[in-house]
Amino acid sequence: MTVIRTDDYGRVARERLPADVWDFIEGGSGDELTLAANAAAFRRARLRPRVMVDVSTVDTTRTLLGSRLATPIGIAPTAYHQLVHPDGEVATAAGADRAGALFVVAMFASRTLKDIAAASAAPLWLQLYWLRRRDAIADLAERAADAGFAALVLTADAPRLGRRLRDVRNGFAVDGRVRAVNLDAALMAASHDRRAGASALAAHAAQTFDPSLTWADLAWLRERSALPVLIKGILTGEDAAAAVAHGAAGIIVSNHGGRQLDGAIAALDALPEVVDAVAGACPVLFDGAVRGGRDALVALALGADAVLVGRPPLWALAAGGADGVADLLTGLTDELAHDMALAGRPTLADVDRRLIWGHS
Ligand SMILES: Cc1cc2nc3c(=O)[nH]c(=O)nc-3n(C[C@H](O)[C@H](O)[C@H](O)COP(=O)(O)O)c2cc1C
Ligand SMILES: CCCCC(=O)C(=O)O
Repeated sequence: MTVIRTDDYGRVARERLPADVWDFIEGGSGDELTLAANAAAFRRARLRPRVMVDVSTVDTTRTLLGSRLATPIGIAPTAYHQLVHPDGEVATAAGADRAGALFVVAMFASRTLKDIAAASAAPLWLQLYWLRRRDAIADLAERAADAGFAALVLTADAPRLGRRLRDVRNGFAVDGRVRAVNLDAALMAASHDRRAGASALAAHAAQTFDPSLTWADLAWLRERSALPVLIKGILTGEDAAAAVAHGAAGIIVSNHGGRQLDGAIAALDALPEVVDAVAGACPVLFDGAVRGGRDALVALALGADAVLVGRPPLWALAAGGADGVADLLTGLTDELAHDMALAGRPTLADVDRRLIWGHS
């Protein structure tokens, strides 16, 4: 198949991956209402292009928390990249590096932070779940700083794992050869424990995630790490304001790709109220169903400083390793630049709400 757009990587990946791994990646929770809503929200958006604007050069560069990026499109944290490619996150990092893109590495990465960092000169951030084992969080935050990671991302929408029925039906467990190598094996054992009619990941999360996480705990993390801490999984203006009040360095508007609370609003529908509540106090990033340059343009116009893609890099990694990831990100960035030109917005500073019909 000729790969000319993001979805093509998905078709190739689906052919290559075991069915239960594909379902783990693609699936949402419950009836997958939120998963569908994320995509539907982008299909509804309509643009107000301007004409007679000099678009002979289009600039997609973006500075985020002091790091200069070639593109405002980065990689969202997703666990266990070795499930789809033997080089795992090292290949993902090499691909992001070639595209000059941000890569948010998951706490449950299957390659060491050091090896990942060695593969990329582009900014890397580390995502954290709030574990009952606080020592493991603090230790990981320290190793991230030592490895040159530029920020931490605390995922706030997972006091327990969403009920992902595909994983339950498949009795999904992480292949024992693929390990979350940045955490001790004992802490991760349940993720590999395959049982019919149950998700090993849900069982693992029930054991190890600390559901008592509140804003007071953000102070604990901030005291232990000099790295800026962003909060991922915010969908309301109230929580965005609280995040700013508690010293978050940034916010990621996200419903976890429809994998946590099913029935939660589409991430795109939450974006304007979060942007209004933050009022420029910190960067606002966005993820959920960005599949093309037009989607990125819409989220940027509604106030996101950058967008992240979750499933597409896994597809691209499965389809083509580091080259696949690099091609995906440069392809998305080319599409964004193309649409910026046709919309009469040659720089990201020109991309604002007036671009979106009904929001101007
Ligand atoms: C297979 C998979 C694994 C994920 N693992 C994590 C994770 O470990 N930590 C996290 O914060 N989010 C995780 N997410 C959520 C993503 O960071 C992101 O919010 C979501 O995938 C964005 O939506 P998209 O896939 O539609 O682009 C995961 C998503 C998928 C699909
Ligand atoms: C135990 C969580 C694994 C990552 C994942 O699937 C997600 O966050 O969506």
